[in-house]
Amino acid sequence: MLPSRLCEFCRRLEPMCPKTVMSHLDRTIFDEKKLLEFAELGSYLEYDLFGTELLNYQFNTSVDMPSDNDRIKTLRSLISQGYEDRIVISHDIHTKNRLVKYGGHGYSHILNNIVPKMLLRGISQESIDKILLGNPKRWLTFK
Ligand SMILES: CC[C@H](C)[C@H](NC(C)=O)C(=O)O
Repeated sequence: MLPSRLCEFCRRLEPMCPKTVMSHLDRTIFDEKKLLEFAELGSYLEYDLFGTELLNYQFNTSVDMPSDNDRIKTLRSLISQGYEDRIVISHDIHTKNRLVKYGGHGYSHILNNIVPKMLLRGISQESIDKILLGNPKRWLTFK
């Protein structure tokens, strides 16, 4: 189901939609206009494949998996469009080769590598704190 159709469905469950998160946007919506149209629906925007840099995405060969640098550029664009309060990020470590024990970047990749690069590319510490702390806290707080 297209992300926009899914989110429209969630909108009909009104109390849910502000808590809706669309995961794997990294490998789902590439067109900036379509991404902004989706962001307008109000879902959290999850870029959860940091550290996944693939030549061939095994589940859909028509997808060219973005790099971490591509992800950072997309986040910077979403922030410039006013969506910093809706972004959440993570690693989605789904294979053991990405674990430190097996020579991978491990669960500190975002803190050790991505945050410094975000700052280098002009994303403010305030925005980063929202993305890493404030947004997940708000999203995961159920009253
Ligand atoms: C490279 C696959 C992605 C990590 C992701 N898989 C899971 C299990 O989350 C996907 O794109 O489906």
